[in-house]
Amino acid sequence: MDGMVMEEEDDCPELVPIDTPPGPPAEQIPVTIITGYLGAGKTTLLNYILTEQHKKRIAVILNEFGEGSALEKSLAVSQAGELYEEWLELRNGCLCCSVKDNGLKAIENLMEKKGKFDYILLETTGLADPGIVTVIDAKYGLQQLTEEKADGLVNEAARQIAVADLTIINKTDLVNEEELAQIREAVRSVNGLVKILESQRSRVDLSEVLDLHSFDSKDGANLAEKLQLVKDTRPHLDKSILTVTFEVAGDLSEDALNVFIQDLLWEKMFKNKEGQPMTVIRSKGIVSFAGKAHQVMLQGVHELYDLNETPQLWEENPRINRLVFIGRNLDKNILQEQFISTVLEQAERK
Ligand SMILES: Nc1nc2c(ncn2[C@@H]2O[C@H](COP(=O)(O)OP(=O)(O)OP(=O)(O)O)[C@@H](O)[C@H]2O)c(=O)[nH]1
Ligand SMILES: [Zn+2]
Repeated sequence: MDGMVMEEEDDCPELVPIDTPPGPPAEQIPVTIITGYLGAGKTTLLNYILTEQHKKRIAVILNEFGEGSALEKSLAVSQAGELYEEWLELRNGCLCCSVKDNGLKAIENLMEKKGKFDYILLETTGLADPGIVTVIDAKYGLQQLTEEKADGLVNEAARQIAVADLTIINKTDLVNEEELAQIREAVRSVNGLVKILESQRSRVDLSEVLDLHSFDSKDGANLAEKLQLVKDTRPHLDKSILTVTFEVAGDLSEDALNVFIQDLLWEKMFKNKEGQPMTVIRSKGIVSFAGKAHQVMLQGVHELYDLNETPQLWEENPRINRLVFIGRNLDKNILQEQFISTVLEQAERK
């Protein structure tokens, strides 16, 4: 990703042009965001990472006001003045700080202060950003997912699962096999693509958490394999969030694809059969552009998206575009028909 934008709930974020500084590109450091409902085990996971020997240099940022309202947050910030508190160096190569509010600013300060890290971990909510881990409470997760929200609002727990690259169902000690199977099924029904781990005290294989590479175009081959396994999901608990996926053979027009994605993500132009606008929370895909030998990867979180060429050469013939959208009011057939009629190169359309 070449830009990050803060976002409040479902408001459309302001898109800000990114000025690229002169000189060689700065080395990119993977950022993993740990999110999840109140008390699910995010801090437990961060503490586990801070104490476990992993031989990686990691910066951890704890957001004290992660779940508060924007108003509460700004009050807290203006009262405290300082953006972040003290830095704590830990023996296993971790550096830890406590953020008052703006996570992105903290990352910038961190880069200036300490230079190079292998990873940055951030506990927060509401950021549109690479590499998202969602911790779910095995005991209360189902209840949180079924909570009815006022008209038009997406259930927060469902939204956190929809955006995740990895979910950790934590506190498995508190449930029996049957309850565990129920929450697993509920998570899968929201997000047909996400990896699901189970844990007690958030103790998971850290290589799974630290090496997500979800927005890394080097990982194109891996995503292409994953996309082939994705299945459509049926709305289950939160009545509207679900995953749709489709495959279309042929080459795409790059311009037409941008128009399609922007109509979908920004203009909310597509409606389902009931006339409700489709809202996409997460998009992923591997697509083929005419004349390009390499696969191109689509990654999107809410209204932000990127199209990046991957090192992966096309081997299939014909080339198969694979797309996955997670969101609400999605109608697979309408999306797929629109895609075929507007994005596929003329010669392919029949
Ligand atoms: N029984 C049980 N309790 C757990 C487990 N993991 C964490 N807890 C407890 O759950 C509580 C909340 O854990 P935290 O790690 O603070 O959760 P959090 O997501 O950071 O919470 P907030 O920051 O308040 O949203 C603590 O009392 C933990 O000790 C687990 O696997 N089993
Ligand atoms: Zn916490």
